[in-house]
Amino acid sequence: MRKRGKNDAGVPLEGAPPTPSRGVPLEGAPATPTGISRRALFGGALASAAAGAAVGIVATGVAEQSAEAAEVAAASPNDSVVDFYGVHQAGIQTPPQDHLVLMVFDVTTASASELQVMLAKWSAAMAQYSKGVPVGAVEPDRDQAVPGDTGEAYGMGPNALTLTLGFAPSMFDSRFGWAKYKPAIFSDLPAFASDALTPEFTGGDICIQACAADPQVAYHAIRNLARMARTTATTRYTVQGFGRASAGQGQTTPRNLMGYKDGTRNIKTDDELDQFVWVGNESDQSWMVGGSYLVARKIHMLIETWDADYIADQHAVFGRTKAAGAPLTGTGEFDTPDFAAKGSDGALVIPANAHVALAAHENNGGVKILRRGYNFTDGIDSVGRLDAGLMFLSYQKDPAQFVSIQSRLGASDRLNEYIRHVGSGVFAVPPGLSGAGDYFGKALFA
Ligand SMILES: C=CC1=C(C)c2cc3[nH]c(cc4nc(cc5[nH]c(cc1n2)c(C)c5CCC(=O)O)C(CCC(=O)O)=C4C)c(C)c3C=C
Ligand SMILES: [Fe+2]
Repeated sequence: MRKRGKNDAGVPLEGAPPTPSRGVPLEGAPATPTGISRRALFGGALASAAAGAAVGIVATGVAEQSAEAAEVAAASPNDSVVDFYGVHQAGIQTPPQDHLVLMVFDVTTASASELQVMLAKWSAAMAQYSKGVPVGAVEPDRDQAVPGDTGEAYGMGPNALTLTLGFAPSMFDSRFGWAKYKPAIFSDLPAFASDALTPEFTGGDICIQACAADPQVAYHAIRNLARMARTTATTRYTVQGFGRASAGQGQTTPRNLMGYKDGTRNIKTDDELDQFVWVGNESDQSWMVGGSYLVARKIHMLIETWDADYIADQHAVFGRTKAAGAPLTGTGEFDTPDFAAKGSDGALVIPANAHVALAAHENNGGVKILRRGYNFTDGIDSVGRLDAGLMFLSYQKDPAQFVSIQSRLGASDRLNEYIRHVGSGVFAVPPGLSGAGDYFGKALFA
């Protein structure tokens, strides 16, 4: 993460082709004053050129607003910028920001070229949102013009916004010619014991994880990306998360809604990221090298039941203490748990079915995952119970890492009495983009 210098504000995308357009021609906009007809934009043979042009069009819309953006930058209350371009996508290794908006889309078009243009537009727009720059005019010059940008994050600054995109296994069916690019290790997750999945929060084609220091900045980016795609993709579900329930490098450990420190033994070092998170040359699909796989599980907590449980049992459920977050065999949060230690009664101090005993790499063939979850609440349910839980997100170089841990947890985790997995998705998260002109999925349209 770096602090934005004023020079960064409003900088147009490098390599953007010149165009006489004014503003950003969002889908459904009344006119396309860009010199590119809709037919040309979506014609199969010209799809790559159109995708390239779409990147330029979005970029040009930004270039024309550079003065406005500089003004925005000067007033920015939070200057933190996370670089959008790089070897890996931002929002994975990035120390978790405080807020999440996750949106999962169903692609509605059957046209590969329309999909390609959407991904190109999204990629260019994401780069700009990451810098706190609106895409399209918030207040257009012409009275009859529809604002390109919805405006609710205007002047708020980038707030360390990261936007991370992934493709579900369904994208590799027969629709877009991507079947040959499907990684051998990539398919829908298997059913697990104790699953209570609902179609409402399961599946989908593409996900975008927006994380930021400010919830409105994250929401604005997602809202405008959805708007940009409205003739090509619809929203399947969205989850707003808060109080990051995971810790990254150098961060204090936050608490989940059960009151426990969550993220103490998360992956934190570059070595661990290389070993467990980033896809390497072992992949059968070169387009995934530098990428990762995201597992998203919407997990409801039975909060009223949990809140009625006595503290010794709560400790036994996790295998840790509540206030300090220490393993039951230690006193400090970062003490190494001793899963073999027995008390004077001869029983294991950390029960074998405690959450951490089942999930720990020591008891799980050495497998680790990067957890990046968030607390969420959806208010109350139909019978007046608190509707809240953990939007569990994990990144791993192979979905099998999650599967091996969840197989154990689903079968015998003591925590299962208090939680329900109601949503599920797995997404191939490509590597980061190299710079302006590059876009998500580019290699898959070859
Ligand atoms: C399949 C992976 C996991 C799911 C699903 C999961 C759900 C879940 N976890 C908590 C709370 C805590 N988890 C903790 C540790 C922990 N959890 C997983 C994996 C999943 N959790 C792992 C790999 C670990 C690390 C285990 C270890 O090495 O010791 C902890 C303890 C603190 C910590 O190390 O982070 C808590 C607390 C909830 C509430 C939850 C579902 C709602
Ligand atoms: Fe956990």
